[in-house]
Amino acid sequence: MDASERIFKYHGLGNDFVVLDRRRTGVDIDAEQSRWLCDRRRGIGADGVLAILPSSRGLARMVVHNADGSIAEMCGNGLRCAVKYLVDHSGQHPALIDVETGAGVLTCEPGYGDGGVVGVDISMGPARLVAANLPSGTTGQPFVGAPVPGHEGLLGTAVNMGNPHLVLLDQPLEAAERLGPGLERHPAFPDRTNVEFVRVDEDGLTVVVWERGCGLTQACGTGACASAVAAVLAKRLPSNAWLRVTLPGGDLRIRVPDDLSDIRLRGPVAFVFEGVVALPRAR
Ligand SMILES: N[C@@H](CCC[C@H](N)C(=O)O)C(=O)O
Repeated sequence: MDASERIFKYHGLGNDFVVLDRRRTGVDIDAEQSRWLCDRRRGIGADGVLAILPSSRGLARMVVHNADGSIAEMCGNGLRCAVKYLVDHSGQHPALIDVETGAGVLTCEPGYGDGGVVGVDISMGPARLVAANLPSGTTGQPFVGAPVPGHEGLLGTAVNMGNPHLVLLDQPLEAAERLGPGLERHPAFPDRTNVEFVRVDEDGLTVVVWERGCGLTQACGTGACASAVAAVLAKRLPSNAWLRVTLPGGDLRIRVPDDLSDIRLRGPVAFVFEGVVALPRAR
């Protein structure tokens, strides 16, 4: 028999998530439950599920489940949604809160308005150019502005924001749907990858993201950070400045320090609804 469970739906610029608060039991969901919750016809519908679990290192631990049932190390828009959930259900208005993620404990600064938390500014931690989930995991060399094997004329930059990204500067944004699925599974990325198609504008970036485990999304926080890092490394945009990154769902602001030690992400967040669902039992 299915078990009833309270769920909360949030989005950050149209990148939408089901939030499940599992702090009492500490039990995460499985891949089948994640696929069902994200299914837009047979379930609730979302790009991902955020399981909120107990943590000894922060207010909570966030586990990100993609729509295909895989688990992601980190999610920038998801973390803003998790922070709004945590703050709006705490009865307090903290200036800062720490959340444990697969990319470490990240400090988040909620911005308050009439609807409780309306935006969140996150210290995303370092952008890494050498990491096990990037091509550099085997070569030891950063993959920056490098030819993408098997794709003639395509240059990419691989960035780890906890999760893996392949950033393609100066690519037609319409190419995302055609090239995204193949590049997501490029053999140089051992755990698959998110893929960013980026137009560099005079005052910022316009980006479409093919996300690992869910396809085209309205916005991707880690993808916006990785794109800004690639543009700064290519000296196309300045470091240490708040950069505009426009995604199909709206604008994020990203700040990249020279040493890539702590990328900052700022953006809005919204509550959609809450309800009770008959969640299929874990297998
Ligand atoms: N939309 C997210 C990223 C979610 C995880 C991603 N699909 C992955 O598998 O790495 C964001 O806002 O960062």
